[in-house]
Amino acid sequence: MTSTHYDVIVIGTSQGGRFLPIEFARAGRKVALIERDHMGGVCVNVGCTPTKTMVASARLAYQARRGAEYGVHTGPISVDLQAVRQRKQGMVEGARLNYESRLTELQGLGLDLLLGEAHFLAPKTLEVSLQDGGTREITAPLIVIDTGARPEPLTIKGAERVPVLNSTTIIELDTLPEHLFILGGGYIGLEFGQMFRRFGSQVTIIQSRPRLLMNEDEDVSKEVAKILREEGITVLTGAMPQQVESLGEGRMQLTVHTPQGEQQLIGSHLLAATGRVPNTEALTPEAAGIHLDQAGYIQVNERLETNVSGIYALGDVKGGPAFTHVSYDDYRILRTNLLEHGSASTRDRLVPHTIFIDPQLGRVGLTENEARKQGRTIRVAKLPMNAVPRALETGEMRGFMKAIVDAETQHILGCAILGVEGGEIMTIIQVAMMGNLPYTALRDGIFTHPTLAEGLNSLFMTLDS
Ligand SMILES: Cc1cc2nc3c(=O)[nH]c(=O)nc-3n(C[C@H](O)[C@H](O)[C@H](O)COP(=O)(O)OP(=O)(O)OC[C@H]3O[C@@H](n4cnc5c(N)ncnc54)[C@H](O)[C@@H]3O)c2cc1C
Ligand SMILES: NC(=O)c1ccc[n+]([C@@H]2O[C@H](COP(=O)([O-])OP(=O)(O)OC[C@H]3O[C@@H](n4cnc5c(N)ncnc54)[C@H](O)[C@@H]3O)[C@@H](O)[C@H]2O)c1
Repeated sequence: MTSTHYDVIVIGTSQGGRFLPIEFARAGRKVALIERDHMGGVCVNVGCTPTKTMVASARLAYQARRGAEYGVHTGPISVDLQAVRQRKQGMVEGARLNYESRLTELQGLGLDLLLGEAHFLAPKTLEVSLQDGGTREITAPLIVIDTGARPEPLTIKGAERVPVLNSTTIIELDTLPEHLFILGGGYIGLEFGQMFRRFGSQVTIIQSRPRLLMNEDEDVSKEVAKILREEGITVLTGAMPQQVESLGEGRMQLTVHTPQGEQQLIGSHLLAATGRVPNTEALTPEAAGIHLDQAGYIQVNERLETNVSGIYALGDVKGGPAFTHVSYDDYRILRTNLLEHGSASTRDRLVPHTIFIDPQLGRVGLTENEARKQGRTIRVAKLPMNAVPRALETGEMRGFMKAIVDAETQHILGCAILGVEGGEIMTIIQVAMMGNLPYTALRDGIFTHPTLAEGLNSLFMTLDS
């Protein structure tokens, strides 16, 4: 087979795959971009965009049910899941089309879009199995891998004999589950758990580890569990699902080992939310001699270089924190180094995250546990949200703000904001951390009354006593 030669090949059309090819093409390079599924990758099609759109519907259902608390009376609240799904689909298609039209403009200007699956044949050679049949062989001295990850398949006994949902398929449901089992108490389990509870399902979250969100501090996990339980979700922790069995007529029985003994639960739907696995099997990186870790993630250094010269990886496929903003920052690093002759790296970057439960959990920097493990001398500021006037006035008092401060330098080391708009408040603290401000700058800053930000005065004033 004859090969077509390019200057650059990018595999996957997510954050890196979305912007890098465009910039290379604009810089006059001949670029091939390969995608085997929907344009835009996970975030736009089956991740952030659809889930946050659906979380908004769920929040509205929750708020509507609380109307009487505010003196506003509505009729009975019901959720039309088909309409929720249509709204979600509109959002996804809008985002996807926007990107596709930008790419179309560049085709013919040095960018070839190949719809199909890429497999390495040799270090600088790929074969693409095209969606409309046939294969193409292509080569380039520079190859960027942005192939992401996918839901980890469920392996418990009986899983192959019942319908198992994952984060991609659950967003296509047209009818509401009567009783949804969720295996996994991480990001996906919690966001979907609260969402479906608010839509009207009975929900049971089964988390194998001793608490939800194991990477967060104990007080944060505990408060999150309390909030979910208040909404009527059953949260089982330290609970290992053993086997699932169909009972017919859309019902299934799940056997779970819990600290209190074995439990048999009856439900209608099962969502596996136990983590994700990298998309490296079909890619056959071993044919290029690219090193993977034991879990199959591509190993890179802080400049996102693999062990094979000229081959880079970014986003989820390289392991580490799996967020869109990380993938986007990876793209910035590659753009700087490959197009602007800079020397950007992942070293010391501050990576925040927000879990879009309600109230949100916004987190950045060190947790209290991490700071203590590092042997730092710290002070911990903590304030319940019901001490923030804005939260009281809007009737959204659940959760707390917590910040970890270096006792010697007064610099903020990290924070967890579990409260209304927790992601936005966390970002204010993140900016203070980026500017190396001491905590006193937020304690004494003039913030508009009554905003949530004003709560930061009170949060850091707790360190005065
Ligand atoms: C339900 C859900 C909700 C999420 N919510 C958030 C959120 O709120 N905030 C946040 O920051 N992150 C969120 N994430 C995580 C975020 O979506 C990912 O971190 C992000 O999409 C990773 O981007 P990426 O660059 O690794 O590539 P991906 O988005 O994973 O895209 C990889 C692309 O490569 C293609 N591909 C794979 N293999 C091949 C091959 N061999 N040949 C050709 N093409 C290939 C795939 O089809 C895919 O389009 C969420 C994820 C999920 C699942
Ligand atoms: N808001 C966001 O930024 C957001 C939202 C959704 C997903 N994501 C990304 O997607 C990734 C994957 O999310 P996830 O929730 O699938 O993974 P996760 O790693 O966050 O959580 C998985 C959970 O499942 C538990 N678990 C593992 N095996 C189990 C089993 N057999 N039974 C019961 N529990 C089990 C683990 O202890 C863990 O708590 C996240 O790490 C995150 O990076 C981000």
